[in-house]
Amino acid sequence: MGDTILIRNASQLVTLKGSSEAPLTGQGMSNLEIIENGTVWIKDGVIKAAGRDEQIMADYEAGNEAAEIIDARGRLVVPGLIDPHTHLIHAGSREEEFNMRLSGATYMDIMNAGGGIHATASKTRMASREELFRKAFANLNEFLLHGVTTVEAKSGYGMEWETEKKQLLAAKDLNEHHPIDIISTFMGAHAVPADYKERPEEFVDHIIDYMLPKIVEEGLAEFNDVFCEQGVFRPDQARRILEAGKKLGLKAKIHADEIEPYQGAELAAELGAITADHLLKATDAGIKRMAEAGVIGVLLPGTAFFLMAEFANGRKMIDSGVPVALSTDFNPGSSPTVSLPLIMNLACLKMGMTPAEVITAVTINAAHAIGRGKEIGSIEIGKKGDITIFNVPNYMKLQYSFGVNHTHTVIKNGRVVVRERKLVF
Ligand SMILES: O=C(O)CC1=NCN=C1
Ligand SMILES: [Zn+2]
Repeated sequence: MGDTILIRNASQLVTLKGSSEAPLTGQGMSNLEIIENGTVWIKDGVIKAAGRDEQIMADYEAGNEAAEIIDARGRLVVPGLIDPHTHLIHAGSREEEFNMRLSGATYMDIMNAGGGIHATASKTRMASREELFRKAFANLNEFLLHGVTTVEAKSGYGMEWETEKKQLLAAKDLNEHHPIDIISTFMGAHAVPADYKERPEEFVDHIIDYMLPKIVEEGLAEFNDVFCEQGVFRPDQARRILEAGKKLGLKAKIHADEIEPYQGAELAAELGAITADHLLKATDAGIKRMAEAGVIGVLLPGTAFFLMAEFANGRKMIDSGVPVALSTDFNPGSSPTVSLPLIMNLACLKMGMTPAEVITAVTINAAHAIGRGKEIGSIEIGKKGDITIFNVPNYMKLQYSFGVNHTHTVIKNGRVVVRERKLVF
């Protein structure tokens, strides 16, 4: 087909118009700017117009360009979904640890015994760049089939330079060869590797003095992330690493208050991090500080579900003025799922979010969480032609009818990449 697509007569066309400057907060997270019987006109990969069908078609028919027409009658049309927090690039899997946790072992018990992140790291160190690429490519196909058109991908399964670099190069390769856009984050501070176990401060220094400058020199990542957690990196160590990254131009992200309350939210606010992620154990003071500093809270209910832990209080965060985004946290240890639609349902049932807020959290707020609020995350003139069509008539049914993948058709950069639930790229 040519370079013009018309997606016509959507029962609900969710545009989120007017949200490109800053993430939506509070009541704003419910303003989806829906057009009933809406039509989107995409030309050369970019959104040219969006509005009521008769209005768009009058303009379109005044010209004489051929177009592929996609009939969206009875279907929901939203901006392509965005997953702002994944550990996509990794080798192996950890189902045996799942069994251990079902028998009572905790995530940290397993990690402290040399499993967990360390288990994945040893497999990732042995895997080639091509093997990492192939495994992640297959998982990106599944993300696409679930309506996701952009993902963030972290390193962090090396905790030594060669493997950290190898993961980020694999992410670059995927960005070039898969339709999904990949946004890269360096996470050398995912855990303290065994050979630095007795001298963790030296590992922190190694990240700051050696790895971070090379990340920037070689253009391997836009963000710098730290697992700030009891038994992993203390807040003072996380501060050193994130401040060093900021000095080099890397925006800060932080795995905060995931397992124990550890002042991660407060640190994110202090540093002006773009996001604080997890927040299952964030304090009221930390949430308040995040709202004041405009830090986006990226919530990962799949991890709480899989770790059999309490869920982050999304309701309180939204009511406190924190902009909230959602993510799968796709990784082999604490959230081995690519189903962002399941995350959306959990956000309603377990974190007190409304179906409307959830749509905002997986589109424009997720876009802002990876610094792409002006390019993606809403259906507005000039933005990328990234669109997901769901086989439900309205956005509420998407979260209501759970455990089913309702994705029907996906368009990435103005090209159909999933047609009636099948990959077509
Ligand atoms: O366990 C993993 O592989 C990923 C993870 N990092 C911090 N929490 C979970
Ligand atoms: Zn994570």
